[in-house]
Amino acid sequence: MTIPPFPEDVPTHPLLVVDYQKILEDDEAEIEKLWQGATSIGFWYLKNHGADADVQQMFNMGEETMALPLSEKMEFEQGDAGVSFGYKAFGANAVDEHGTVDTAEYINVAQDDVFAWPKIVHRAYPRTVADRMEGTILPFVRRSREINSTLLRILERRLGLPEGEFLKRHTAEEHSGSETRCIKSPPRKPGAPDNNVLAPHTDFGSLSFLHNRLGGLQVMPPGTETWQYVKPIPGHAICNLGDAMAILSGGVLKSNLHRVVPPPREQGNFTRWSLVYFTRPGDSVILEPLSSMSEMVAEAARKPENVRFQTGGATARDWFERRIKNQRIKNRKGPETWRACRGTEHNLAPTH
Ligand SMILES: O=C(O)CCC(=O)C(=O)O
Ligand SMILES: [Fe+2]
Repeated sequence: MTIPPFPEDVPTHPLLVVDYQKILEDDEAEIEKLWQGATSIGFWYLKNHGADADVQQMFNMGEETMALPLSEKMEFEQGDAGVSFGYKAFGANAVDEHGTVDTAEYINVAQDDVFAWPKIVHRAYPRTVADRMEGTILPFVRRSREINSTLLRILERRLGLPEGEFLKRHTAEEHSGSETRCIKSPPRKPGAPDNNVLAPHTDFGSLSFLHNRLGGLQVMPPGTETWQYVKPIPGHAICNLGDAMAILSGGVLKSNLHRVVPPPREQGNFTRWSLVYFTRPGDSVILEPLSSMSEMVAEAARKPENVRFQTGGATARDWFERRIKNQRIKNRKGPETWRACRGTEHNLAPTH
């Protein structure tokens, strides 16, 4: 199937391209580019990451899973109690304070379950996931985790933090919200409203490694109120930082607002697939600026615009559960439920 090219005439936000092989070689210019991307918008492209074959296998897993009968997928439903792992049906989450619903379905598989397989840590999964746990999901999660850890180590160093402070907050031994997600959204329906596919949000955790083919992802660049597309480029993953990194760094690292809308123009006639691996902190990690460990973090955290990174000592687990639970449409009581699912989004008054 050939998909139409991403259109040239829609507002698009360019991102820096970071070459992962050069990062591995400790190339100073490349590290500087990563730092620029991480501290300007918190999004960058990553090329030469070596994950494309694993990514294709993961998309196959996603297709097999979404093709299961809805009743079977619903046996593995996630969300209402604030646990992310499992299946999310179309329309299960709010995308705004009015209670408009999302138009994507996805499957989330916990890293803890992948690493412990066949032992269950959090929950069981549909047979299409179980069948590919060792051959497909484990290699993808291992590789993605390795890439994200490498990038986080570099950011830690540039922040002036003691070596290992980020990695000890993301060990494989402690249970965490780290997971992989495969997302499907259907072609645009003629006459149907162009609702958001996924709500405007900042990512909940530390670093996301994203793969998509069709457009639809949009960012609201810092200091603006306008949405711009991020153009998918073949062979280029999209990396973005989440709330935990913005908080721990006192706002030096950016967790930028983004959303998914139906793909632009003719691309909207096709089913959209995307795949993410999310690195998230261990459950017990306290989300507060690491001011006592880095002068750069301390200085940033003192700035008035960075007060939203003071959480009052929330753990990663609290933060994550609160955001998952309050985006569920079944848990909605009113606009306050929407506000309660928010993170560090720049266009919000703080809610905590
Ligand atoms: O599908 C995409 O391109 C982005 C997905 C995303 O932002 C998410 O799952 O957090
Ligand atoms: Fe996201």
